Amino acid sequence: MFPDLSTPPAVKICGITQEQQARDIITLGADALGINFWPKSKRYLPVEKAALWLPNVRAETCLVAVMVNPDAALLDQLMQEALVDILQLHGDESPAEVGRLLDAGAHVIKALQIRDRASLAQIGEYPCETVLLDAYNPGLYGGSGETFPWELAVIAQEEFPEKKIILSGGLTPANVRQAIQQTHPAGVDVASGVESGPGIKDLALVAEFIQEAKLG
Ligand SMILES: O=C(O)c1ccccc1NCC(=O)[C@H](O)[C@H](O)COP(=O)(O)O
Repeated sequence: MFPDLSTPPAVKICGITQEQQARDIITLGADALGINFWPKSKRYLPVEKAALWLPNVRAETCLVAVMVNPDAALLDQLMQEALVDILQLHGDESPAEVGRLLDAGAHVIKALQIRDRASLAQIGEYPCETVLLDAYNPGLYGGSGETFPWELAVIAQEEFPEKKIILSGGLTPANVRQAIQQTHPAGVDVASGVESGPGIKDLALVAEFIQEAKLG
């Protein structure tokens, strides 16, 4: 299921590692769930484990594979077994690689770590409709909990009105409503801000995050 990005903001909760938490978070109203297939992430879930339960929840929500420079075997498995709805790429994937995945029929979100205004130019280089703007952290590919400078999201939307922008980076129940009011994104995405431990979501925080986002 692909989230409705025309009635923003869609809410994506990232770094889900357990089927029951996935079910609970769907019930709380999340529009999309992110499963992290990057082995170095503290939210990593091996695809063999995820494949045991993703088909059980896929009809209920939009499932997003979060990856960093994925190899062909992982991409083939995800696409052939139709385990997820969207591929979200956080690594050094080139515009051409993204184009090839689109040509193969995949829905792709390119995640971009935005350092400054000049680095917004990357948005226009990628052929996918949706980009995720994340905090700049050269040591990590995502999930740092560091806040993205919201003013750059506003400029990004002005410069690339044809793109759908998902805002991420350091969002929490306490700041997501203000972030939405300031930036009007198509979606918001959170990992650290609703966690009780690595890969374990605090359902009270998730509920509060979704409620605040929907009020935004
Ligand atoms: O969450 C991770 O550990 C991660 C690692 C490597 C690449 C991407 C990762 N997460 C992707 C996400 O979509 C996060 O939700 C996004 O980066 C925001 O994270 P946070 O600032 O912790 O809310």
